[in-house]
Amino acid sequence: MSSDMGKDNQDNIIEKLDAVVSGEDYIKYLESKIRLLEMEREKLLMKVNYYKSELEKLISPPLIEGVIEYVLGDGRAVVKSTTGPNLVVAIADNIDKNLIKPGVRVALNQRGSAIVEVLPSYMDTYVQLMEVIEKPSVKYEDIGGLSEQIRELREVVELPLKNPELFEEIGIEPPKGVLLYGPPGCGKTMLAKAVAAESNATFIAIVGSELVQKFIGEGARIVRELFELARKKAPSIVFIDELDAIAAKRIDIGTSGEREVQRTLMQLLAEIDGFRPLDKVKIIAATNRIDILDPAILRPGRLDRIIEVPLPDFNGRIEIFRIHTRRMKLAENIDFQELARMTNGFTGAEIKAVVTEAGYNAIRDNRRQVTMNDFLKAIEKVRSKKKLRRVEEYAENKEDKEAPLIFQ
Ligand SMILES: Nc1ncnc2c1ncn2[C@@H]1O[C@H](COP(=O)(O)OP(=O)(O)OP(=O)(O)O)[C@@H](O)[C@H]1O
Repeated sequence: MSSDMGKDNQDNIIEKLDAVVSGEDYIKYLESKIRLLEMEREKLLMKVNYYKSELEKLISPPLIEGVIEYVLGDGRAVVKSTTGPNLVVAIADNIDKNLIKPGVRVALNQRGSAIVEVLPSYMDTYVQLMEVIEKPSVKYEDIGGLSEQIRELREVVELPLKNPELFEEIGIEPPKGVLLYGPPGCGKTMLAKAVAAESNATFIAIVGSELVQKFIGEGARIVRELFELARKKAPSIVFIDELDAIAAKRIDIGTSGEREVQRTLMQLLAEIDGFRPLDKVKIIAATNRIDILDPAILRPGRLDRIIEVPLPDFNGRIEIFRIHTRRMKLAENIDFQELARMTNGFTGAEIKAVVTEAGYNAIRDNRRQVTMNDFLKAIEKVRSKKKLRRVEEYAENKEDKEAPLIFQ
């Protein structure tokens, strides 16, 4: 109602203006008015087209998804449709023929007689789920207190990736995969990244819990795509964090969610079984819960090398303090042994948090050097924040015999 009144007013003003202006000015004025109206018309036409296409989308029946098996020479292709049979189909004119290749995902019209759209590959859809690093920047010397674990990983992952001929000559098969286990924040991911970096391998990571929670019903397919990507990017290391989310033993597989997780695990086992020990793809899996893993995943020929990544011991904590303070301006009175004694039961991630917090303490006091007192305050703060019950339970079982427990 009010907008109509506004329009009436506008028309009145225009009429009055029409009466006032005359001659050449009047012609110019009319021309600009025509241009304005033409622009308005264009806008309305665009709106009509938009609503038409939206309407078409709403009333058109769904398309059929398929994957091109092979391309025929006569402008047609054989497509495996998701509804069942292989179909010989035409390719619509508006499709870029360069995109039509075996393995490409396409949409067929409702009759299943022609390719009408090229769809993005699953890889594109799943990229958000995978972390792919061509060359990770972590080095072995960035990892504190895990020299034995590094030695073992170099032997079973790095060496076969770099010198497979050595293994062929001697006639032994390296493991296809390794399982790292231990409490969170103690360097499992760092180890996997460092091995990838030092082996010149692509690092491809996926988190088990995300795999089953974010892409319900697609787990098995993603696992297949993951290994396809790993083969394409070889040499590569597939890192599966929180393996227990997909590979926990199940007493009964009642619900559909559990069946789905089971299917994902089956696919993972099939992928591991599918490549050879000297193929340039290695798996490193990590878990905090080795106790609940399905033994099937640990069978010979699968993840049969098991490496513990425990809480850092006294010397390990000293090393981790030294690594994370490498680029820090420290006061002379810093006693690393004392810091290590005071952080019994801390994870590597918590020691890193202590170092960062100590740095903040110096900044807050407007100092350029970090003092022992900054570290002591930081230890207290991080200790009071220790919320991870899992870690504390683990620490109780793994008593550190080298250093006295000061804070209990
Ligand atoms: N041994 C270590 N040496 C140096 N830094 C460490 C060490 N362990 C942990 N850190 C620090 O803690 C961070 C987290 O460690 P990381 O992600 O490797 O732990 P994780 O064992 O994989 O944990 P999660 O099980 O939670 O994935 C690292 O980025 C690093 O800064």
